[in-house]
Amino acid sequence: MANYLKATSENWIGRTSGDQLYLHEKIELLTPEQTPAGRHFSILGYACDEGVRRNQGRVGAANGPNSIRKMLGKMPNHLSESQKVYDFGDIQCDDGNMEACQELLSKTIGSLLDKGTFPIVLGGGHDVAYGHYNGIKQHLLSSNKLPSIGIINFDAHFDLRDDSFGSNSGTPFYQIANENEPFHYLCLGIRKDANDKKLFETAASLDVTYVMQNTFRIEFMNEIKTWIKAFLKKVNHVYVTIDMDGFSSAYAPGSSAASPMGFAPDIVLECLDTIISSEKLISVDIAEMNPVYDSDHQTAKLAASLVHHIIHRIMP
Ligand SMILES: N=CN[C@@H](CCC(=O)O)C(=O)O
Ligand SMILES: [Mn+2]
Ligand SMILES: [Mn+2]
Repeated sequence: MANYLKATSENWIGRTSGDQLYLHEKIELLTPEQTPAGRHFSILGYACDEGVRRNQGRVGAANGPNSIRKMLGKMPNHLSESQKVYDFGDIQCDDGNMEACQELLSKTIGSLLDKGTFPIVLGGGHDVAYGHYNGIKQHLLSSNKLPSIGIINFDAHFDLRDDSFGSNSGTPFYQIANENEPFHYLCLGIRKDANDKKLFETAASLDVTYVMQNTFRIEFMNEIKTWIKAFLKKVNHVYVTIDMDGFSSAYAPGSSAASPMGFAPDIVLECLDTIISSEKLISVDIAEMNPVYDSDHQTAKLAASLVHHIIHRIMP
């Protein structure tokens, strides 16, 4: 069974200004039942690394959400008083039942979106994507909106592994592709040395668009923006998922799979700005944040900076 853990103020500490100069002073802790209607930011943790364990990876990402919260809270707040940010606590997997955790995530995301809020999910293994996508889909179906959802994944990996023998952190997009037609999937930062031939064949058969890591660089920004804009045109809504192992280990050592040849943060920020400008972005998550391998909180700070960037871009 998946557990729900309430948000706690222990994760939100830092300098005190008394004037909401810092995000820990801005954040309000709520349970999903208390979600107020409106375009607020909803932080929700997916404290699960069962998918990573099943995928023979390095466990530890279950503590990813709290490590990001702790760095985010110390960052400055530039939002106005009426722009709210809530922490809705964690969905936790403590008995190996990852599927129950994904199901509860879907349900919670569906209800956060029904209220009009903008979810920011902190993971957790990349199996977060299956639950997250289904929550977005549930919301769009229940509000009779056309569920044409594009997925943009910043990642070294396709995560298109066949789930015939069970699901894990490497199977979420294969599962989504099997259940959704058409399947719109754009991967940014794919590494040839981290995806086998079968994964490239699966990507080709599913008509996946991807940019390889060696070209996912700031010097090719114009071309990359063209690809992103073409992808955005095909869909009504976009779900963005950022796998911390897509970044080079030089920037993000604290992930479930080390990635020395990964991409740099500057290109990701540029892409996020292009996506946000389209006004199609519906929800975001950060996956594979693993504090066990972090150094001086670099990865948690990078993840927190991404969240900081997103919230201040959406509501400048
Ligand atoms: N979510 C991660 N999935 C990767 C893990 C790679 C690794 O463990 O090295 C994958 O299955 O390809
Ligand atoms: Mn991934
Ligand atoms: Mn990855």
